[in-house]
Formats: sequence, C-alpha cells, structure tokens
Amino acid sequence: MTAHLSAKPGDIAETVLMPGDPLRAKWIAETFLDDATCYSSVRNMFGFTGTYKGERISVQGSGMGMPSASIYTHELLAEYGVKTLVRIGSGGAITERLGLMDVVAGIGAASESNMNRLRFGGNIDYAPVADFGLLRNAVDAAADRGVNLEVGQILSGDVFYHDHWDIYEKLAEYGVLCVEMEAAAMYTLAAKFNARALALITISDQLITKEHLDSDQRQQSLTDMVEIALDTVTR
Ligand SMILES: O=P(O)(O)O[C@H]1O[C@H](CO)[C@@H](O)[C@H]1O
Ligand SMILES: O=c1cc[nH]c(=O)[nH]1
Repeated sequence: MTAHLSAKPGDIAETVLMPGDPLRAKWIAETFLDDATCYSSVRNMFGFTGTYKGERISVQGSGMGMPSASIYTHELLAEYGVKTLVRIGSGGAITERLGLMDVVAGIGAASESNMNRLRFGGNIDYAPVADFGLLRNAVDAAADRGVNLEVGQILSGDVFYHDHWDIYEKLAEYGVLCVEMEAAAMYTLAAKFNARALALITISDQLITKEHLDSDQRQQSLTDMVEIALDTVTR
C-alpha cells in the first residue's frame, strides 16, 4: 500500500495504461481486459488489472494535471515495480491539421509547469521525451489498424481554460500539435526510474474551430487510441 493506492505487492502489472479519468480506466477494464479486478479505489482513482491477449495489464487513473499524475506515476514506478506506462488522454488541438477523434503520439512534451524547474534547479530546460521503442510500436500498431497516428510534440499545460491564445499560436508555429496536462511529468518520472513511457492523445477539443466532445464521449469513446495502446504494449 502507498499513500494513494491500496494495491498489495504484485497486484499491479509491469505495464500500465493511464487515463486521467478514473471512469475511463473502469470502462477500459470492463471493455478491453479479460478477468479485470479493481486493486484500488482510494479517492475513487480506480485501478484495475486484467489481461489482454493473455498478457497482464493494469489501467490506472492519474487525475488531471501534473501534480496529481506525478503522485500516481511516482508510486507505480517507485513502489510497485512498473516498467511501462502509456498515457491515454484527451487533448485540445492547436493546429487546423487535426480534427476531433484524431490520435496523436507525443514524441516530446513541452511544458508551462514549474515542476521540472524545481526538479533541475531552474537553469535547465529538460526535454521530456517518449520512449523510442514504444513510439515505434505505436506507429506500427496504428498502421496495422489503418488508423492515422500523428506523431509530434505536445504541450503539457497547467491551465485548461487558458487566457493566452497567443502562446498556443506561437507553440503551433514551432510544431506543437495539441495541449494536454500530464505527459511531461510522466516522461520525466519514467526517465528517473529507468522505465518507458509514451503519451497517446485523442483530440477531444478542436481549439481553433471550437468543436468539442461531450463528457460521455471523453469517458467512453476513445477506442482507436485504447486499441493502439494495447497493441503497443503487447507487440
Ligand atoms: O482525458 P484526460 O486523460 O484526463 O486528459 C485531459 O483531460 C483533462 C482535462 O479535461 C486533463 O487531464 C487533460 O490532460
Ligand atoms: O488539456 C486539455 C485536454 C483536453 N482538451 C483541452 O482543450 N485541453
């Protein structure tokens, strides 16, 4: 047990899919995993372990934002021996190239968060990046399924309702595809604990055209991304 997870040693698989939404974790466990059981419901931040094509996989909610996601990521990596993390999140497109339900793989995660400035003493702009092997698997898995996977840089933001659209415009000019709120912290912690991490993001908000998925769709309709994630970790 840790401060935020009631799982016993061995309850959590070495490979964990992490959505922000704990009810998306429940939906994934019920829809895609065989023999899934809930190992923790502390704070209703559900975690489940089951199997996919015979391989043991867990799915754990991270909560929203890097402080919350860092707590769960740290405990999984430091206390439960997790080796592979795939974030399966929703995100807002800041380029017209992307539409609702498109799937993005974050090769690197820029951030407006102060967390890595605190971690590295303020003078280093650490570059949180995806694990290359997982990224390659995801590209291959998407191709096999005939799903377009956009690979590029993403922004892990602290502010969902941002006042500064000009920052997004500048980031888009520099190749950033979409904004979400956790990947940079997960990539950084995976590096610290010698583990692998990848963030897959489904576009739930087109921030230029102002199209949006509703809350049920964010919880239960991100099938392409989940299937790519499951194929990525079982290849
Ligand atoms: O859908 P999830 O995985 O929660 O991801 C995105 O959605 C939340 C904001 O609505 C933030 O956590 C953001 O990163
Ligand atoms: O961080 C996020 C997540 C989903 N949609 C957004 O616009 N931003």
